[in-house]
Amino acid sequence: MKIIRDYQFVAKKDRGASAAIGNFDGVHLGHQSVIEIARNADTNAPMGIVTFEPHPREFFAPDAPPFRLTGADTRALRLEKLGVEFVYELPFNATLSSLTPREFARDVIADGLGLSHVVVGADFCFGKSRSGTAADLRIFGKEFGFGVTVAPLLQSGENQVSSTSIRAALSNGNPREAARMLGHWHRISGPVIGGDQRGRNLGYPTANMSLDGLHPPRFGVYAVLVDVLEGPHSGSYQGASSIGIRPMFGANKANIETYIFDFSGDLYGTPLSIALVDFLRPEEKYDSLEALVAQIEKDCAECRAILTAL
Ligand SMILES: Cc1cc2nc3c(=O)[nH]c(=O)nc-3n(C[C@H](O)[C@H](O)[C@H](O)COP(=O)(O)O)c2cc1C
Ligand SMILES: Nc1ncnc2c1ncn2[C@@H]1O[C@H](COP(=O)(O)OP(=O)(O)O)[C@@H](O)[C@H]1O
Repeated sequence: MKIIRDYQFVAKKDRGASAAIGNFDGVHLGHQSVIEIARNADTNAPMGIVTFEPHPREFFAPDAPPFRLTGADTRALRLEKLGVEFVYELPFNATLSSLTPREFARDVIADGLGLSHVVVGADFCFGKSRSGTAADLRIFGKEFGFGVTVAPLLQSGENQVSSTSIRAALSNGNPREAARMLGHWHRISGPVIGGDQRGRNLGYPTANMSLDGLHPPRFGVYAVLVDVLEGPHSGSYQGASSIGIRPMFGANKANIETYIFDFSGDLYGTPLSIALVDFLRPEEKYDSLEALVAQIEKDCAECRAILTAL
């Protein structure tokens, strides 16, 4: 898979894809169906996606609370697994955001990327002030010579599959419901960072990771699957994660801390991917460290039972 971060001066061999356009936050089942349609729309063309970085909402409201399900790297990994050949990750900036819908169709889709076909969801809006609709895109496709498919929005039971409903499921401590809409476990990925070096003394060393820029799931303890993505300990493990501010130890910046079962070794700086499977309980402030450790022991037994039953 090739990631291309501009729409100007794109090499001929990297043009001409059949591509789905969108933010693809989470790469959920709706996104996957749109990508599948792009794959089948022009089988002579390589398959691609057009997306934006930062997310347009991050560009317009940089100080709003973080909401993303996936950062750009995790999104790219997911897209690669789906067999996407070209990711056009366009910088979302003042220039791109001020293109009119017609300019976007002409300068980005047709002249810039030379796309043979584009696929968008029925609620797609594009161009300055989100003034272009999927129907407009069809008209521009005829004018500038690219095919357009408008894909219906995928339902999950009563609800439409959307990044918003997945965020709500995670805020409610319901990672299984999120996973049903995602088509995969919700994962938090990133390098292991240093903490207060307290975990090892409690008998439960934890690999700590930042939640910066990401939608925070409900704070509390989760049964998790752990992938160590690089280095001598690469592989898949099970564990228990605590997400939140650690009220036992004062007011801290929220993060995710994971005790990995049947593991010992140095993970500092190593990229991990943590899949949230089940929410066990909220974070608590216990009367003593002994009480916290006793609870962590119970949590781990519960997590092992849940994960063994998967
Ligand atoms: C399974 C599990 C449950 C935890 N539950 C709580 C909790 O209820 N309250 C809390 O303040 N911290 C909780 N923690 C977080 C510990 O406080 C944290 O791992 C410890 O402070 C070590 O921090 P360090 O990695 O910065 O050294 C939990 C950790 C684990 C692994
Ligand atoms: N079973 C384990 N689960 C998680 N981390 C482990 C484990 N065994 C060893 N480690 C290592 O120990 C570190 C965590 O120890 P800890 O005392 O909690 O320090 P910190 O406060 O820096 O997180 C991890 O970052 C990792 O390198």
